[in-house]
Amino acid sequence: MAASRTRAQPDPILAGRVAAVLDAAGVGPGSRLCVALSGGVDSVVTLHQLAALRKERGFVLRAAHVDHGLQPAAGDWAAFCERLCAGLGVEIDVFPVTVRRDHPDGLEAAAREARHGALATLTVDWLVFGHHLDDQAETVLFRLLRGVGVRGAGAMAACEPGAPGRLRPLLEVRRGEILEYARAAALTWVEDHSNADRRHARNRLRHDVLPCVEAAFPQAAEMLARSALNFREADGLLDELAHQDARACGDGERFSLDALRALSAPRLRNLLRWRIRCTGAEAPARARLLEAVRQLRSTTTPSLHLPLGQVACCLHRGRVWIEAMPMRAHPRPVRWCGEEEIAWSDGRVLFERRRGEGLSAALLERGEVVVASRRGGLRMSDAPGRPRHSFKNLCQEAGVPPWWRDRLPVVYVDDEPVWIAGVGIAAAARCAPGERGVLPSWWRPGAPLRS
Ligand SMILES: Nc1ncnc2c1ncn2[C@@H]1O[C@H](COP(=O)(O)OP(=O)(O)OP(=O)(O)O)[C@@H](O)[C@H]1O
Repeated sequence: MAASRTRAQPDPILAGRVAAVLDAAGVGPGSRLCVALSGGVDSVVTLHQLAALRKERGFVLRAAHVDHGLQPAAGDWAAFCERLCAGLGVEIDVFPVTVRRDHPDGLEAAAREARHGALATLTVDWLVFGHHLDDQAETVLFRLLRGVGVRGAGAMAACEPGAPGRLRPLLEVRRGEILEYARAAALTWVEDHSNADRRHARNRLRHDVLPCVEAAFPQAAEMLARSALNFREADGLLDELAHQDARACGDGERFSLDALRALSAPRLRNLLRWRIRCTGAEAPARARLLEAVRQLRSTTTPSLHLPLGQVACCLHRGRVWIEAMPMRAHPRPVRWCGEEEIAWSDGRVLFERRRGEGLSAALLERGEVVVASRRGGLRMSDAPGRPRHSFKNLCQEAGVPPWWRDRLPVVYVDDEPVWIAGVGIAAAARCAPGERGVLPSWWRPGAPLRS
């Protein structure tokens, strides 16, 4: 490894491509950019290019290296990145991470997850990656060979807005061009020898499959990258359609079953996929989604709870929505001592102070207040003069879906139920107009329940 050049030199062709991506992202004075610096040639060239442009454009540039600690040379890479950045006058953060060895998708996926987790903690506007056109072509082919849909085949975007957003300024540049530039500019970088390991399917694709394809189709990489752009465009249109359908079938989050049934099956699947993505969950397996849509279209039962990976598609009384899965089993009872909120299952119970609303604060202050799951034989009267009803009846009346019932938080005062999430407040515990009150509510991902 030779000493790195310390002055960044712009290259007109590369610089033009990088500038186009910065323009598309609206990078200007004061924008905060951080290069995800592995120490490999791609991210080293990315860093050099940006270092050369930062003065003229006025953005703030820094770098971050994630030390996966997986290879004996990992510490050397971090040291190399630190020296490189010092030479360029760029601040760098090095993140040592612990990579899960038991990740279901393998060590590479675990490393990626740990890396992205560490990079996501940076307070910047844009994370900048060194992905190039050959990476894009490989990603498209790799994903198509795994049977992805339009979204997956869209692979990576040069500019992905977000918090932070992601930029890939070299996405239209061939690997060979990057190497050529790096050599001509006498840059130094580290080689990751695991990239040559043919035990990884991705590396076999890179070293064995793509060269054969390119021998027969010389423009294969460019064409695969172009297909990615077409797929991305189609994916954008599918999102627009889902958005329109979401508004036409409900309030954007909860939909009418009848309206959903008027959609074709592929269109309904598109809507559910979009909605699942909005919750931040991963796309479900196709077979599960097909089955969920089949059941939604044909069911005669009032309630359905259809697991779709990290989320479930729920039907209750003609309304359909997506909510987080799995709901954790109910925890042990929790004593309430006036806190504004307490953790409950996979959400929390909030206690808001209100005047003339909610539970009587005086009553709560007099007794022992406990938040617990429903106890056997629970009965409560939710309106003055009404007899006490069983928990099941109260839930049915309030439209609480059956799969929530065992996990609903219930507030007890001296063992008497006074509030059931989603059902309401016991008539005898309600605060009078003008009196100090406490209004509980239960929040869990996708399902806020006020009394
Ligand atoms: N250890 C690291 N620290 C910081 N950035 C890294 C590291 N490894 C990779 N990167 C960034 O990710 C880019 C792509 O790296 P690589 O091709 O090895 O990963 P990938 O797994 O294919 O990509 P991705 O992480 O986006 O799925 C690099 O050019 C670099 O910007």
